[in-house]
Amino acid sequence: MTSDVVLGARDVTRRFGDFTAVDSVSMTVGPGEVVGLLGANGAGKTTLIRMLLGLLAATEGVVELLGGPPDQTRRARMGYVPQNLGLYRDLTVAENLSFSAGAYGVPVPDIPADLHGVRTTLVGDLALGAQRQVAFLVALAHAPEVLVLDEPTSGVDALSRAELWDTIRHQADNGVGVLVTTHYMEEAQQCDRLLLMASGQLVGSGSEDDIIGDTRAVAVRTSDWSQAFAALNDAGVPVILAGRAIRVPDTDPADIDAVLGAAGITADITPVRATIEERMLVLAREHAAQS
Ligand SMILES: Nc1ncnc2c1ncn2[C@@H]1O[C@H](COP(=O)(O)OP(=O)(O)OP(=O)(O)O)[C@@H](O)[C@H]1O
Repeated sequence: MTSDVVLGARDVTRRFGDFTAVDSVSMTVGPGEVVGLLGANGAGKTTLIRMLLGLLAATEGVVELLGGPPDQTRRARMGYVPQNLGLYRDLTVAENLSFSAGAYGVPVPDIPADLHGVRTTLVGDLALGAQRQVAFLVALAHAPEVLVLDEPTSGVDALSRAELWDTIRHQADNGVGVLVTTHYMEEAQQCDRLLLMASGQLVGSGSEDDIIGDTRAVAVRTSDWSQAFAALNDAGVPVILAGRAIRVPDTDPADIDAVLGAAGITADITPVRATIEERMLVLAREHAAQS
């Protein structure tokens, strides 16, 4: 891997017994780049991240952090916000910050104005959004060159999410390479590049358009939306209800027309481009059919 890579995997596999959680994945993150790692629950994202950070050994393949194996010295140059945040819940906000700064031998970061009021509150007593803010402060205190964020905004309100994304973008603008997993598709759109995992494999990469490829969906518009949903569901069609909008990924519009016609439902049936979520559903379905 070249010096343009701050984080990378080459043909990396991880097995747990007979189960392959990550299957021959190759990927890179460059300096100043925000790479989004997407995939359904259990796709292998966290397992890949743990190998990239040297927290879990790869069964096969090579991982590289900042130009070499992810040893302790290199790990000290990166920031990591794990899914469970990795904070000491029985220490206060101020204690968490000074403990972590002490461990890295850097000055304790300033507490932002909106956290001042809780600086002596135990982290375990904070709202999740504030806990995530503290986890970001801890991860950034030693000016890391690589930032790895595992669902950093999960359970956080829209405003706090936007603020955390401001922080991510600011870091990337300063040359930090960022790998971020997310379940929010509007966040995926803020990444410079996306990687899509399904069943341990890397099944797509590039822009949102590259990921979706030529996957299509059918949009169904009808005033009888609840009956239409029930009829399609009863017919075993993998239908999605988003608000009152009905969509069916990767299907033949004629089949939908036939099901709704037989149920006596009048509907406007339009072929449309699939979304990333729909592409992920299609992949999950294909995998379930294979196994
Ligand atoms: N230590 C382990 N022992 C056995 N199986 C494991 C272990 N860690 C992970 N797995 C399995 O590997 C698969 C991938 O898990 P992983 O946590 O990497 O997925 P993920 O994409 O991060 O999912 P999520 O979005 O839910 O966090 C899952 O089926 C999980 O049960």
